[in-house]
Parts: sequence; structure tokens; C-alpha cells
Amino acid sequence: MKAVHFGAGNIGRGFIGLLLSQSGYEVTFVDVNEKMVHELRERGEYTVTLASEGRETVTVNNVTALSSASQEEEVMLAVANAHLITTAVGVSVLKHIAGVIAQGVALRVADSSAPLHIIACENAIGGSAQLKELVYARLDEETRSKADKTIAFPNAAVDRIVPIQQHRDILKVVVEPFHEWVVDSSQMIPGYHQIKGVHYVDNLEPYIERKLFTVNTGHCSAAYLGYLRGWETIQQAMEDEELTASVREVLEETGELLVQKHGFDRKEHGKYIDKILERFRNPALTDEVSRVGRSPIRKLSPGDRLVSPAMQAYERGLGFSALARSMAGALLFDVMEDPEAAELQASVAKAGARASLAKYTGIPPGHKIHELVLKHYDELKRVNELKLLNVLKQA
Ligand SMILES: NC(=O)c1ccc[n+]([C@@H]2O[C@H](COP(=O)([O-])OP(=O)(O)OC[C@H]3O[C@@H](n4cnc5c(N)ncnc54)[C@H](O)[C@@H]3O)[C@@H](O)[C@H]2O)c1
Ligand SMILES: O=P(O)(O)OC[C@@H](O)[C@@H](O)[C@H](O)[C@H](O)CO
Repeated sequence: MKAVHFGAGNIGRGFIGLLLSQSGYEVTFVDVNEKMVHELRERGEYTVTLASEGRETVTVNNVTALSSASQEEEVMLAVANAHLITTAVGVSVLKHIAGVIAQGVALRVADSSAPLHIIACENAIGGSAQLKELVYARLDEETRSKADKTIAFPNAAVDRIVPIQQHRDILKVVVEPFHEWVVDSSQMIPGYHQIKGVHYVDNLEPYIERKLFTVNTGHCSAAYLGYLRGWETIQQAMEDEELTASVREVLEETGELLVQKHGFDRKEHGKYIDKILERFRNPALTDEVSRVGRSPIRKLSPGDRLVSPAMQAYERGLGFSALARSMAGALLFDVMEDPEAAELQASVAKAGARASLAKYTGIPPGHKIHELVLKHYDELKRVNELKLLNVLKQA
């Protein structure tokens, strides 16, 4: 069985490629990183080490790679002949891979009715549905109707913390022991081959919202508030008790929403929150706040981990103040090497925080959430400026 996986990055190698290989797939990674592609092709294997006491290491074999920059034809053929396609490139990169996937799909459905599942393993609600839209926009009507019968794009939720890797061996990846990959089986073609370790469910929404609004909402809150307090890693930030208490407040807000909306057991959800805070603390990982807070415009977008739960909480008459504080933190995340942070900062400098907040979150001025974010923004900014002043005075 052949799987094509787009994105040989941290989660691609550290989780998706690992599970696919262990399930008997020959995995072809597709990436723009030529060095990574070269090494994967040359060696055909790499290692994954668990960030835990035993530091258990497994070798992932039966892998190869293609370059999406210089081997477009080969990638298209690989897509046309695959049994499964997965992605972990970042949700905003899906538009760049949709073209070659569409070409492969067109070639495939022209003379084959073999089923194909395409699963986007990105941190987003409806990631595969977004990819389907991008792919379908590049197909003619006849190909679309053939694809409707044999190609499925089930949505998924993917959870495993994989920080940026800094090893001499560029293929090596160190991951946290915990992992969860949930796929929406109601969107799959009957008779599909099960991937070992994947949890198939017929209603993904509770799973993806629980993951995104707990793991990722908590994570970016720790990153944004931690960054303002001078911490470089999530592990340092999580040693800061005041900060951890703020992150917990955020998770209590999203927790209340999740319990009320999806009927999760309150006590069990409390344990889920505790476990996630523990995962953030994992001393065997070094996860930079710049990675976890990356792409603040995406993280402030209406369907993502901050605005979506805040709006849903507001609509249900629940609390959203801690979520508003995290949004304010995102507005102050001035890591200028991050293109989205640079764009956001330029927007705030030119148009002001109010206009930028409305532009990127879609929450209009005058809305309760909007006003609360601005209040937190002014407070966080003032505290930050005072701190800076004290540092300068002491220097
Ligand atoms: N790292 C994690 O902890 C984690 C966990 C769960 C989900 N995710 C999600 O997985 C996705 C990838 O995250 P990551 O941390 O692995 O990032 P990453 O930057 O390590 O990996 C992304 C990979 O995609 C490649 N890429 C970029 N453009 C490409 C293109 N046009 N064609 C092919 N490959 C391309 C990059 O070169 C890189 O190797 C994101 O959506 C992220 O939210 C990450
Ligand atoms: O990948 P992002 O930018 O959406 O979010 C950053 C981290 O929160 C994320 O990568 C987590 O480590 C991951 O989602 C854990 O499952």
C-alpha cells in the first residue's frame, strides 16, 4: 500500500509518517526542503525518539521522498497511484499543494475507480474540507463528479507535541509520548483500510473542538502571555505560577463551553485539562514560545482557537475574559521573524489595535469581546512598558 504524505516536518515525520509506516504503508514524503528530501531518499528510514525517561527510539522504515519544488510530475504520478494521501504542511500552505493533488486526482479518476482518502492533518476545523474545496476548484465538472464517487476527504484531529528539532541528524525527531489521531469515518468510503493507532469516529466535532480549544488554546495562551513575561520556552513559562493560573483560567472558559455544548463529563474534562497542562510542562521537551505562538493572524482568525470559543461562549452567556486576554497577547506578539507577527505589528502601528483587531478577528468595534480585548491589550501593554522601563533604569 502506498501513502503520499505532504510535509516532512515535525509532525509529518514525528507522527503521521511513523503511524503510516507502522501500518504497512510505503510512505512517500513530499516537501520543499530539498535537503530533507535528499536524506529521506538516500536513507529510506529515520528515527523517532520519545521525550520520556526511557527515551525509547523507533526506526521508521519503508520511506522515501519527492520534492514538491522540482519533481512536480513525479508527485502528480505518486498522487494518482496512492492508496492514501495525508498532509501536515500548515493550513495556509494547503493552497500551494492543491494544484498538484488536483492533477494527480484528475489522472487517477480518468481510468481508475479505486477509492482514495485524502486527510489533512492540520490544526484547523475542517482541514480536509478546506483542502477538498481548493482541489475541486482546480478540477473540471466531469472530473469532479467522478471524484465524488471515489475520492473522500475525511476531516481529522491530530494531537502530539513535536517541537522544532535541532539535531545533527536532520531526519531525527524527538516527540512527546502522548498522541491522538481522530478521523471522521462518516466521511470515508466503506471498506477503508484502518491505520493502526487512529481513532475513527462518526462525529468529529466534539473531538476537534476539545483538542483545538484545549490543547491549542492553552498552548498559544502560554506562548503569548509567556512571551510578554520574557520566557523563551513553554517549559519555562509553565514554571511561572501566575502564568499557569492564567492559562488555566482560559481552559476553564473553553471547558465550560465544551461541557455545555458537547456534554463532556465535567470531572473527566477537568482531568483532561490537568493532563494537557502536564504535557506542556514536559521537562524532556524544549518548545519555543515562538513556535507555539507562530502565525498569530491565523490564530486570531474567526474559526480558530481563540475567537471561535470566545464567540461561542459569548453566544451562550458564558465567560470569555481570559480568552480575550490571550487575544490581546497575540496582538502584542512582536516576534518579527514570524511573517504574520510582522504583518500584524505593521497593521497595529499603522491602523491601530482597534482596527487591526476587527480586521483579523472579524469582531466589530463595540462588541463586548472586542472591547474586552482592547482593555486587556492596554493593560498588558502598560505592564510590559513599565517592565521595560525598569530594566532600562537598572542597566
Ligand atoms: N508540531 C506539532 O506539535 C503539531 C501537532 C499537531 C498538528 N500540527 C500541525 O501540523 C502542521 C505542520 O506542523 P509542523 O509543526 O510539522 O510544521 P513544520 O514546519 O515542521 O512542517 C511543515 C513542513 O511542510 C513543508 N512544506 C512547506 N511548504 C510545502 C509545500 N508547498 N509542499 C510540501 N511541503 C511543504 C515544510 O518544508 C515543512 O517540512 C501544521 O498544520 C500544524 O498546526 C503540528
Ligand atoms: O501548529 P500550530 O501553529 O497550529 O500550533 C502550535 C502548537 O500549539 C501545536 O503545534 C501543538 O504543539 C500541537 O497541536 C499539539 O498537538
